[in-house]
Amino acid sequence: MAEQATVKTPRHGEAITLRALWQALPRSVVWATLAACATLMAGIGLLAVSGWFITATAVAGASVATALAFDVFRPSAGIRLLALGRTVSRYAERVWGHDAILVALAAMRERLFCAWATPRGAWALRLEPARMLFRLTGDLDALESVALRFAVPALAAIPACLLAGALLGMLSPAIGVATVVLLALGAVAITVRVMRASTLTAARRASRMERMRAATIDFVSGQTALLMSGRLDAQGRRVRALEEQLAEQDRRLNRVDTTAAAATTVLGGGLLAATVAGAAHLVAGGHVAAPIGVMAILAAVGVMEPFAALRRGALETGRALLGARRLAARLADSGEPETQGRAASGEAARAPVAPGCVLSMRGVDACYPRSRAPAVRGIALQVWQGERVALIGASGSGKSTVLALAMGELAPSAGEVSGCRASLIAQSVDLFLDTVRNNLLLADPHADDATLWRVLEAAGLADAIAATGRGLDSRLGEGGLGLSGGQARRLAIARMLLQQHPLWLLDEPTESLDDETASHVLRTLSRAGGDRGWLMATHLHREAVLADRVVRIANGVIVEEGRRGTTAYARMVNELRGGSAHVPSDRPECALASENLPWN
Ligand SMILES: Nc1ncnc2c1ncn2[C@@H]1O[C@H](COP(=O)(O)OP(=O)(O)OP(=O)(O)O)[C@@H](O)[C@H]1O
Repeated sequence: MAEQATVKTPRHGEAITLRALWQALPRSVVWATLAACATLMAGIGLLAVSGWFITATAVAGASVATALAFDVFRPSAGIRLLALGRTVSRYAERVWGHDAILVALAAMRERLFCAWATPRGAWALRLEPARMLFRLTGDLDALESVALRFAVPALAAIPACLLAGALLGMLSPAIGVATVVLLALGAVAITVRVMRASTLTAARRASRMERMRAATIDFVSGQTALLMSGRLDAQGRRVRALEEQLAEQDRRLNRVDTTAAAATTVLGGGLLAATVAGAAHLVAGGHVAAPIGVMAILAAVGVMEPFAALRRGALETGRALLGARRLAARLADSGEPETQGRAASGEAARAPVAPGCVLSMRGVDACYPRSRAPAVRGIALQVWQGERVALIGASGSGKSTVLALAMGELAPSAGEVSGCRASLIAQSVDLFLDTVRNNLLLADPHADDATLWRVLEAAGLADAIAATGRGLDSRLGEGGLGLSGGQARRLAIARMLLQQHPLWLLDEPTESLDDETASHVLRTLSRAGGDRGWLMATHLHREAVLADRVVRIANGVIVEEGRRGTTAYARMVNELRGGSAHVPSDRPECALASENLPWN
């Protein structure tokens, strides 16, 4: 069975992701939680002590004797201490909290990237890039809310409620117990309600957002085609419709938040009103002193502080749990650290090959995800050190699939692929929004500038890069914008030259290049190729004549092959575009110099 690109979300996936997040959290999360507790308790204490102090000072000021006896210093020092402590603990909570979550998310990101650096992940990304990238970034970032905006405030709210209960218990123990019970029930009810109401809406919002991104990318990148076919307005309307649906989900989330805010206000107001009434009754009856009554009232005001944070956290938790569920499939996929490292570095474990053999495929079948029919069947192919093999065949016959198998981008559904590490020049060159230097360093992070210039020189790009005036610091636009097709191809060759891999996989390396550029690219490849083995998918005569052996593939099956010097070889090469030239029987370097070739 072929690997499937869509990874099933496991049942109770949230638990898998949250466990992974918990394991990745460093110890500083405990300090962050303690600091959050200290902040809330200092806040309640500050209000309560201030209320008590102001009232007690007023009561003491009623007569000279009590005014003189009243100690103003200790309570005011306590107030300053609480105010200062609250600021310090809030700062510490932020620093420890963010440190903990950044460390944990970095570890989760590493695991996830390793899980994506597999053939299955790569195909999923290729099929639905907008959706998958959104998951990779959005879902992971949403986990921050679970830890910082939900778990930490929820844990910190417990001692804060107990403290408020204790302070209100000074009015009467029954009031203290009732406060704690009321707050606990209120907090649980509001949080559960918000989470339940927001999860579905958050899921819909995320799905609309993904669709809108994909539609916007189509709208922007396909403008010319849409304009030519008169579909530009229709696509614009589609994007607008998705935007309206997104706004509708935002409105629903706002309604959930507003309702929860109202419930929190009613809870806080009810608690305050009951405390004021209770305190007034007890003070009037002479059961408690006025300062204690005011202190309890202000403690009731302070205890509502964590509820606002908890409500916002609960609202985001709906989205975060959805993300956690979706990430679980990838986390379950990420396997052991050793395998992860190998997958990420492209070093898939492969069976050893015979000495001198750089690639071996035996009885290989391969299926693309979401496709039932195999793209190639029973492929048996060896490439030896220094041998150049051209793979020819009609469009869709399976050439790129064989290269993807050789590269390890696609896993065989039957048979065995083994061989050395390979460098690939694909049909579309992957360049990044970065400097030329960083684009090159992807291939060898330790290469110095002199080496980079040497490979640029070998690829015939050094003059063009030097002419920019910024040399290796010249910046490329997104996808290599700013370079012509030929220059981009040469930059990809320079990158390949930095890798010392013994196998080159070349997918139509000069397709869509003009003759002069193609001639230069092929010369470069030929000169730098040395004793590397080549496997080159091609439709072009100018490329195939470089090969020592030509292999023809039709409908996913190898149907013919011929070595240089045989009639089969000459016939196959001459069938190709730009063909009917004399095919020299010597090595390709000589072929390149031949006057018969079209670009000379
Ligand atoms: N991502 C994909 N998902 C499903 N099927 C695919 C995918 N890529 C290729 N195929 C199918 O696999 C078969 C072989 O395609 P492949 O790209 O290997 O052909 P090719 O010989 O390289 O074609 P070309 O010369 O046009 O590049 C085709 O039938 C194609 O439709």
